[in-house]
Amino acid sequence: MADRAHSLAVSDRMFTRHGTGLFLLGALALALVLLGPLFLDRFTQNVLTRSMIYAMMAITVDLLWGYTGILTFGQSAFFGAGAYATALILTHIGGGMQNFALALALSVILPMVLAALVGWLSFYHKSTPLYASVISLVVPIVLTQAIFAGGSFTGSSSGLVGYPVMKLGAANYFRLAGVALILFAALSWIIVRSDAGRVLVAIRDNPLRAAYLGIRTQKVQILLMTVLGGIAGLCGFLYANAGRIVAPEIAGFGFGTQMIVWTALGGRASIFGPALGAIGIDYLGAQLSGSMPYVWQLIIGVLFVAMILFVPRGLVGLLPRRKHSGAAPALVALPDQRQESGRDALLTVSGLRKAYGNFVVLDGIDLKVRPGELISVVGPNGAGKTTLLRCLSDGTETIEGNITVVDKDIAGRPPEDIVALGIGRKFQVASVFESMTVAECLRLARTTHERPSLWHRASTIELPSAALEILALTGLNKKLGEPVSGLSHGMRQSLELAMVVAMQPRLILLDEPTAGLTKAERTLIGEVLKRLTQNLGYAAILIEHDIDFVKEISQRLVVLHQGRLVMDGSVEEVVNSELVRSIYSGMAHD
Ligand SMILES: Nc1ncnc2c1ncn2[C@@H]1O[C@H](COP(=O)(O)OP(=O)(O)OP(=O)(O)O)[C@@H](O)[C@H]1O
Repeated sequence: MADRAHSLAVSDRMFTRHGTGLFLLGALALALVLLGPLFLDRFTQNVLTRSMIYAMMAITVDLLWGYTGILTFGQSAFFGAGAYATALILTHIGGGMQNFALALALSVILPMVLAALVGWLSFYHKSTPLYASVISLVVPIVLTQAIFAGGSFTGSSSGLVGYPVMKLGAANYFRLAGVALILFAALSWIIVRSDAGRVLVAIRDNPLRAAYLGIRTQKVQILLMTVLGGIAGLCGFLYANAGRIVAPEIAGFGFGTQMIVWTALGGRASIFGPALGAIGIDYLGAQLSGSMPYVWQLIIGVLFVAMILFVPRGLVGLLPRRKHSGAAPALVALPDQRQESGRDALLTVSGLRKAYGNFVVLDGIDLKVRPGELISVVGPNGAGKTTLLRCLSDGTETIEGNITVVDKDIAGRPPEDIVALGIGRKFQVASVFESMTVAECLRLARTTHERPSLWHRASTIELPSAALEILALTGLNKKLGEPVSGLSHGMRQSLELAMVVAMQPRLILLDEPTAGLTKAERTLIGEVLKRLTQNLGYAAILIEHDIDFVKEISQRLVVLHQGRLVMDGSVEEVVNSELVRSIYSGMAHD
């Protein structure tokens, strides 16, 4: 309790420090947008109003692409849907408060529904990022064609113009767009720095690891897309009112691509970069495109290529790089919790068969794992060990036979659902989050236990003692604030192991967890695993090639050979078995 109170106090202080900077910046920007109309001519006000609306659109693209890794050309579709919903209502039903309110509501709801649909189509299980990007190209094309086909109803290629709009005047539209931009930028800035913002970056960095931490990546992506679709629609409402004209191009993928260019030039994953990129390019474009329409596009194109080649982080990349900020969070030990024991099997595998085309990798595997057991799977290279772990942790793998976890058939369940059943998996090649610090990775491993805040970053991380021991014995506890990209191979292995243990799964699947560690570190980690299983009732399946290590810590050994489970017995039985000797000596003769 005291720890939590302390953590909130520290976190509040950090939040206040960041908040003060943000507040000052916001106040300055607010003063500029409120006073701007006093010294800007009408043309400049109109252009900057549009630029600031575009800046909000660029931030939506940055949140999707820069932070979450969803390269989308389709934000224009949601913007166009919002703008056209507004223009159609005001053209065909007329102005007045009620109709403005109706237009406002529909300009948000319709794009949100469309975005939810696009998100659902784009992020089904095992869809690729390329597929999502292609969908994002198709949607604006379809929408633009629908507008063209709409005849006088949609204004076809001429668009809609001359409809009644909210009578605010150029100066107040400028102020409204400016205030909306400041609010949206500030909100986005707070969210991307929060723990929830780290979840977005986790999905960008390593969606597979995120899913295997139990994070429902597709749901997060669809939700984000839906919310940002609504915001794009709102921008469309503002645009249709301030500009008094809508044309099919605003819904097209050309405009969607322009937003990508603004974001890349300004600087991905920085919020302010894309906003300034949009304002700068749109404003300069308005000034210059009249006198040199084609050359201007050429300049932007060359600038884009040059930036991608020489300053991939965009304009913000020219600023001095900020070091990973602030004090690393404190680690707090959770009280040891015994997993419920009992005689029933946690995991039951019966008749498992897995084939890739005609190549049978696993055949006729039967296996039971009970609470408190540490089972090691041994066998020559290519015997099917990793494939077995993959089948146990991803129910969408095409297999024959049955796998049940605590009596629940895992067939059809994606990894995040299987995590919820209590299975944690450590991969053969350490799978962590490259752009994050050690502490951030650990925090993400606790996502399913502690809902990440949208507003702040917690200043403590609660971890089970076994995870703390792993961190301490490999020295990772002294590197909490350091980026993962600078860690050695062995350190990454230990970090991933600590992350999996931090999830407190009932059954831990470990694929060569100590590869890259020293003999002494291996022994110590072996002790931790032994304590976890024998004292605390966790179960573990371990793949290891170091037979001495395996002998020390395992209760049972399972031998896989050419996809078949050829032996399942005590360490003594297996190690002294003729069959096992012949398998390994046979391999030696290969
Ligand atoms: N996606 C795939 N498509 C086709 N074949 C595959 C695929 N994944 C694995 N295999 C094959 O299945 C066999 C078993 O692979 P697996 O990685 O499970 O073996 P392993 O026992 O873990 O080996 P190692 O000890 O070298 O890690 C290998 O012959 C491998 O080439």
